[in-house]
Amino acid sequence: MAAALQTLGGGIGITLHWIAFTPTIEQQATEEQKKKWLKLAQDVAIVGAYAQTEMGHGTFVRGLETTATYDPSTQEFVINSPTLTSTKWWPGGLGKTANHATVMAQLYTRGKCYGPHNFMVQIRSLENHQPCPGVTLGDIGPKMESNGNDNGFARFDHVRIPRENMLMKFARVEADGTYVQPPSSKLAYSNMVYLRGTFVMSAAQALASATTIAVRYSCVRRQSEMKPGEPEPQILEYQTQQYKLFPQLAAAYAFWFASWFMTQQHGSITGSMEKGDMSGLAELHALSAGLKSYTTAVTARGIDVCRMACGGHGYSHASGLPALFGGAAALCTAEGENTVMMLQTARYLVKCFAQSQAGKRLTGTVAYLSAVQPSPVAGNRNMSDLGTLVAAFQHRAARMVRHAAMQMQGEMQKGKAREDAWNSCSVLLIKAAEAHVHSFVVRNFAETVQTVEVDESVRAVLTSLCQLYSLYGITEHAGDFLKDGYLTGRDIDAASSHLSAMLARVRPDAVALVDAFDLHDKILRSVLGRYDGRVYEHLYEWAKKSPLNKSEVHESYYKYLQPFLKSNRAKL
Ligand SMILES: CCCCCCCCC/C=C/C(=O)SCCNC(=O)CCNC(=O)[C@H](O)C(C)(C)COP(=O)(O)OP(=O)(O)OC[C@H]1O[C@@H](n2cnc3c(N)ncnc32)[C@H](O)[C@@H]1OP(=O)(O)O
Ligand SMILES: Cc1cc2nc3c(=O)[nH]c(=O)nc-3n(C[C@H](O)[C@H](O)[C@H](O)COP(=O)(O)OP(=O)(O)OC[C@H]3O[C@@H](n4cnc5c(N)ncnc54)[C@H](O)[C@@H]3O)c2cc1C
Repeated sequence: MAAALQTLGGGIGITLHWIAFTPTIEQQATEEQKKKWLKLAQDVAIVGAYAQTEMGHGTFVRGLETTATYDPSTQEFVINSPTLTSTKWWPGGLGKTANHATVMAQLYTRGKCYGPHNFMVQIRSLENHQPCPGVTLGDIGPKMESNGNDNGFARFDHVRIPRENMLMKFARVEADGTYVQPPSSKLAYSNMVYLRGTFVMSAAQALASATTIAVRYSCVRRQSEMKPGEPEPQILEYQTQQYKLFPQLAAAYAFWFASWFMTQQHGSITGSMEKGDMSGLAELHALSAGLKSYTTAVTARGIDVCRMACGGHGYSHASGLPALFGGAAALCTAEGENTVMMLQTARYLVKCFAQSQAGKRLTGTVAYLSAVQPSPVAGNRNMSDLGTLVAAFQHRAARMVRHAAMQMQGEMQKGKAREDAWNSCSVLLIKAAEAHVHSFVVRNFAETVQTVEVDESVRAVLTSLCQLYSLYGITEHAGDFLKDGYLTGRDIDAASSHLSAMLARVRPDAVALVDAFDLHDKILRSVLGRYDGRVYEHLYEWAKKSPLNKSEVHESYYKYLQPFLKSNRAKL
């Protein structure tokens, strides 16, 4: 997936075949259907796209307009794009690469709509790759990044597919058109939950790549005078450079560990769901939505901090950082736009808060909501103790969830409908959900560094990194911690001075910490981040390959500059 965040070459891309199309078959097809399509997909004997988003709808899946109408006389579904805005728009590989697609469409049978379901549709001939009859395909045009990948559009003009092409693991339509309900209507969304979970690792890898590039370059680059007359120092010796890069490095580790938890959670909850126990689905959805939203947003911002920390060369494509940023920016929108996803987490938190108010003991990632004391307990805290830091983040999140939920209850008591009260508190709700996810990442980081099986010297370094990540979060969001007096000004000052100490403590291990990501130069694709550190020679070689250097005097001189200069000189 890290490679996917770099631009793919050649105008085709089968990233989505692997991360969306094939998993959809795995998760939504019956055993019978898997026998038909899964091996073909795994062997890339067919290439698929995940065609859900339309020109007019991406977030609101229930608003999708593509229809799949069951015709019992032929036992077929008729797939149709009734409007311009129902055109499938954005799916990776859909325009030029894929010959199959799982198409999310509103299912109609016996005149009734049963909502969005997935259907397998062949879109191109396996002989000559021409679009199938009734299917119109194309690429949606240049994007911010990853223009090597075709993101496409598709329109369906009453395309007929066999009944068996409805992915029927959860819901079914019988030959006579009878609709059989799934255990939960949200199981049709399960592949989105899976994919959001994988985005946490994609974010970790992207931030790991960016910090590898920026830390290594910051050891090669020497600039300015720290002391008059002394040699120019490595820019990583400046505290400001450490303050820019080390919190991003710590976040990369934090997100890497969070993705381990996400993968483990996804496996165990979907395992239970296979046995019919749906109880974990809501928590899995809330966690994957919140973690995806939080980690991709922090990663995109963090990559740009790394880019700026590399000066002009960071802005060059030679650094690899603009491409990484473009890829990470895509993760903030794709697979559920970040705002909408964080609101889904907020919805779950408000529900859990109400349950805890009614006396229910909460478990899982929200257990702290019922355990945390509402009243602040001010006092001299040991701000370098991980337990203290975790408790501070949980207190902050619990307070903000309570505040947002009570605000919403207040609005409803004033007579507002629930939906209006929700909307008028949604900024508070988003901030509370972000605080919740942040507290989960800190707790999980702390638990991982205390339990992971490593040499004690490595544990010491990881512990410093966890302290750095937590102290940075507290100083960056100091107001949230000061608001109810849970932390005092003195605590925040202590956090700041501990943070400075952590920057100095992490410095000697910084290169080892990025080397530990073990990202090959071929994955980094960065002149600045080269393992051998030979930046300047390779920067010059890279520049010489620029297309503009194919000729000494560019053709534009003769076309535009020469006549322009001539006419200006003639006026002198
Ligand atoms: C450079 C390289 C480039 C790198 C690029 C990398 C590749 C990019 C690949 C990208 C692929 C894509 O984008 S594929 C397309 C991705 N699209 C999306 O993700 C669409 C996002 N939208 C949605 O998922 C939905 O519309 C959502 C926002 C959740 C709203 O759904 P609904 O309206 O049906 O549900 P709501 O009314 O909000 O909530 C009703 C209840 O359902 C629950 N619920 C909602 N979704 C649920 C779910 N998935 N699983 C369980 N439960 C769920 C809620 O918690 C509520 O529970 P209660 O509170 O108990 O009632
Ligand atoms: C690189 C890339 C790859 C993609 N690949 C695929 C793919 O393979 N398959 C596929 O099906 N799709 C794909 N998509 C599409 C992607 O899933 C959608 O772009 C995404 O779901 C957002 O939907 P939208 O674009 O319609 O934006 P909208 O949903 O229109 O959102 C626009 C703005 O409105 C806000 N908004 C919307 N609803 C709410 C709400 N309820 N509350 C508050 N604010 C709201 C959003 O926060 C956002 O800021 C891809 C997109 C990108 C960028």
